[in-house]
Amino acid sequence: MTLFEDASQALAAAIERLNLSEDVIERLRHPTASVKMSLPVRMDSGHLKVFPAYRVRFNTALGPGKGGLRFHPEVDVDHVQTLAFWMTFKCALLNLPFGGAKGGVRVDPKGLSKMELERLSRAYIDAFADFIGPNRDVPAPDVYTNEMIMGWMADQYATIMRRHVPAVITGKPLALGGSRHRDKATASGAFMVIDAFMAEHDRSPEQTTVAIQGFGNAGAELATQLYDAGYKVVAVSDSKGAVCDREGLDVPALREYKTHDEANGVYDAYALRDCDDTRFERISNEELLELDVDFLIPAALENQITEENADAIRARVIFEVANGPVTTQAAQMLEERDISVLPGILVNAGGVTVSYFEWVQNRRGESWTEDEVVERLDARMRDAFERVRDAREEHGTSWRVAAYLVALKHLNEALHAQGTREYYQSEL
Ligand SMILES: NC(=O)C1=CN([C@@H]2O[C@H](COP(=O)(O)OP(=O)(O)OC[C@H]3O[C@@H](n4cnc5c(N)ncnc54)[C@H](OP(=O)(O)O)[C@@H]3O)[C@@H](O)[C@H]2O)C=CC1
Ligand SMILES: O=C(O)CCC(=O)C(=O)O
Repeated sequence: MTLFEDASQALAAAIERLNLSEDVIERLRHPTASVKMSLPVRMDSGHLKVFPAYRVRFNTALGPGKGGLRFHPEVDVDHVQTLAFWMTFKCALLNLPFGGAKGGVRVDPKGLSKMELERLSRAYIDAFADFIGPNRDVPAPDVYTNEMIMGWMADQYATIMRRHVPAVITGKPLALGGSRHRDKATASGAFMVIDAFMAEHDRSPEQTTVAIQGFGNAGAELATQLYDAGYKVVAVSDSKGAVCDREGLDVPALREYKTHDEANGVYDAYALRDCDDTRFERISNEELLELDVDFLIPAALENQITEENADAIRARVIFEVANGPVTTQAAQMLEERDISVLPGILVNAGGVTVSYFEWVQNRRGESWTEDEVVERLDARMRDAFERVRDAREEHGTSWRVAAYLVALKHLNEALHAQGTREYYQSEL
């Protein structure tokens, strides 16, 4: 089964409970637009290399496409389309005036020098300049892209358009019109959901053990916020392996160790398992997922918990910070064992929500304080959590199906209001 087929199954469970028209159901089976380009990039050696690159808009009934851009060796059209599908429902759930989109380049960015990375980033914008735009499709960071890359891309777009267009990309450096707190937003949003969940359960952070897969923008910042709030973070991992201490890891020390050294390249050069500053056990990424913990937080890539390992999961609750780390079938198996899975379209929505704030600030020529951003984010995340919680109680479904129900109801209204759209409308 492809990633997209798996993701569509979660939507199907929500569709069954709503009286949607056949037209709407058919439209939600297909992306609005899907473009593949080849990016020729001059390597430092003088050789030319061509990288496949994608941008998919899944649905734009609620507004311009919105979603991150990933540099990863496993990027393909199925991945990007599925990520755009999730963005569609995430933006609908958070009531953002955006549709869902995603982009990616099939490349191992860790093998590139900083200059090669910059040329690749600018080449992406050269290729997709006609496809994106503040009212059309607005990229942002995702796995192995960051604020520096967004800055190069915003600059390349301005160069092509011969004017400043900051709202074309979010997650930019503050100096180029970025928003305060965008760098922490995915983690903060997840923390707010966890906090809202905790408020409804009789449990204190000090009694709660947590394992986190992925120690990048989302995972490392969330580990820090949980550690600061008193949670016992017992295991964290990166792409090379995991470290574990049942008494609780020294998260600030690990973060300090992991933080990249520009001299070593653009990406974090160090593997957590090589850190010898702290006392911990070295375990595999698979072992981390199967630890006996209260909260398991996959914050790396999709397809990590599948029907293969779902039976071995011992966590009490899973918060999906990554997009699609738990397959639909695995989520059903876990729910049958009373393991709740709070879905990524809710838990990781803090990133795109602050991206929306950045887009609004750019369009209004404003710059909000960090407190203002955090306060607005908190209000939206808690409101989304409560709407999903209420839908779950009303319909007696899982958290995942409840989140799709809420998002789908909103999207359905927009699709209906658009009327019949049988004509071909160029997305380019
Ligand atoms: N950034 C954002 O704003 C948002 C991100 N997300 C989602 O969160 C997830 C993480 O994104 P983000 O933190 O931005 O990405 P980053 O590139 O900042 O970090 C990715 C992290 O995952 C680790 N990793 C990579 N492969 C594996 C693996 N096979 N097993 C364990 N760890 C692995 C990396 O390890 P290493 O350091 O060794 O490379 C790194 O620590 C993705 O699913 C993304 O789509 C969702 C919403 C918003
Ligand atoms: O900030 C954004 O626009 C999108 C972030 C993203 O890619 C995601 O939520 O998966």
